[in-house]
Amino acid sequence: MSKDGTLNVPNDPIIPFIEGDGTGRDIWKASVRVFDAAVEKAYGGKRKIVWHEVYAGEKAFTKFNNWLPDQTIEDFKKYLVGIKGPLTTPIGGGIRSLNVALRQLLDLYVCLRPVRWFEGVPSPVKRPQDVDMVIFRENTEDIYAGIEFEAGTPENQKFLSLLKEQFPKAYSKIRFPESSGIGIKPVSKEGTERLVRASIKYAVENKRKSVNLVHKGNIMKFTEGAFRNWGYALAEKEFGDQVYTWDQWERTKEAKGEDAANAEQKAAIAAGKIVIKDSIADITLQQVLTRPTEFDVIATLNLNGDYLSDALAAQVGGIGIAPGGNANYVTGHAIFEATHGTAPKYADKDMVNPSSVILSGEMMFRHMGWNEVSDLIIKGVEGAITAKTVTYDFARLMEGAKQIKCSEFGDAIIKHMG
Ligand SMILES: NC(=O)C1=CN([C@@H]2O[C@H](COP(=O)(O)OP(=O)(O)OC[C@H]3O[C@@H](n4cnc5c(N)ncnc54)[C@H](OP(=O)(O)O)[C@@H]3O)[C@@H](O)[C@H]2O)C=CC1
Ligand SMILES: O=C(O)CCC(=O)C(=O)O
Ligand SMILES: [Mg+2]
Repeated sequence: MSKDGTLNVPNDPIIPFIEGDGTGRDIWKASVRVFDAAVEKAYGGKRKIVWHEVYAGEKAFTKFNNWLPDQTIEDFKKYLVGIKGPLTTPIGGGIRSLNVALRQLLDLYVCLRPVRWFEGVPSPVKRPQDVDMVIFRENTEDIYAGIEFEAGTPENQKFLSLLKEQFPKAYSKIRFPESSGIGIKPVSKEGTERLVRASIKYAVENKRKSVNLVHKGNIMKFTEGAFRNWGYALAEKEFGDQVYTWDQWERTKEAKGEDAANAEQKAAIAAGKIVIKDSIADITLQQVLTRPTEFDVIATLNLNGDYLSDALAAQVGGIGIAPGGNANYVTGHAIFEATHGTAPKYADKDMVNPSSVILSGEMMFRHMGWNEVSDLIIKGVEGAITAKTVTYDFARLMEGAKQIKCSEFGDAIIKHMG
């Protein structure tokens, strides 16, 4: 990466990829053909991706008896930018999420999930075109840090004894201490600041209207509430002349009354400033549905972001068309991946929608500065949807659509690149 934060990309970059478990196998086959076709069409052979398979999940376990070989991490570190399919996480016991492990090992602190509607995609809401949000989900902290003590284990008992001795008041709040599993939720100032900084920078660069800090700070005051407070403070400290915060509005209201605060905000918006606001997570889940135009960029903690990204995807056609990327904006490391999981019931049926991985690839090419490739991918996806040749998830909700296979949807995208 160069000093100004842009990537130096050769004409034949090596890109590590993980095919993924379950439906990942079918999806990857369709996706890689779309990527190669778009690169060929954009650059006529002058540029080419050298795909380099790295292993994680079931394939890695079968091959190397190791769910996440060190070599995989080394290769993602070495080649900087990669892409992956979904990986299975057994619920309870066994291995903790490989997806989360990859993000933490590479310190990919932003999980970026844009949510936009493509013309013609079936949606359960009346105006899916109003949904144009970009989620910045903190990716390394919160309960995903994985500090948990299983009920009944010696570790759990040791932890509870410590709590009982050192923090008796806190301990007394645990309703059934003898049988409680315990989880710890770390949220730091640094972790919050780097995430919020990335979200505001994105909003400034892409001329967005607002950044909404979504939290549950009314209940979790020193984690989610602190996220809100640190977020506002960072916005004012580092982006003072480019933003107007609801914290500022509150201060003006206190000092000069509500009309003055409203006038100040109106003037700031008219001057092109980005409004930094906040909302509590539960009502946010209702309002993204009922008032989508009021939401633009969203910066939130790990678990809220996980819930929000699947919920929001539903409004624009579902999890089959929900891309994402995990990135560290300082080191330049990034791994792009779909929002969905391995959908095991559809594995190896050549049936599911490959759009989430394909659009994650679209984000990857843009991250690399290969915008011509990204534009062709978007054109192809739009064309395939407009022609109503779609996979089962869209076909079951679209009138007059022809249901095609996962691989055939890849072909349709390539055909519609023109
Ligand atoms: N980043 C990652 O790798 C992630 C991994 N996971 C893991 O995946 C596994 C399965 O998780 P699960 O909770 O079932 O969630 P999934 O996202 O795998 O699947 C849930 C449902 O979403 C729909 N869906 C998923 N992918 C597609 C697609 N490509 N095209 C169309 N529809 C799709 C299907 O709906 P329908 O039945 O209506 O057709 C499916 O039954 C778990 O082990 C989980 O931990 C989960 C999320 C992310
Ligand atoms: O790792 C997993 O199994 C789940 C991850 C997930 O749901 C997500 O990142 O959205
Ligand atoms: Mg999720």
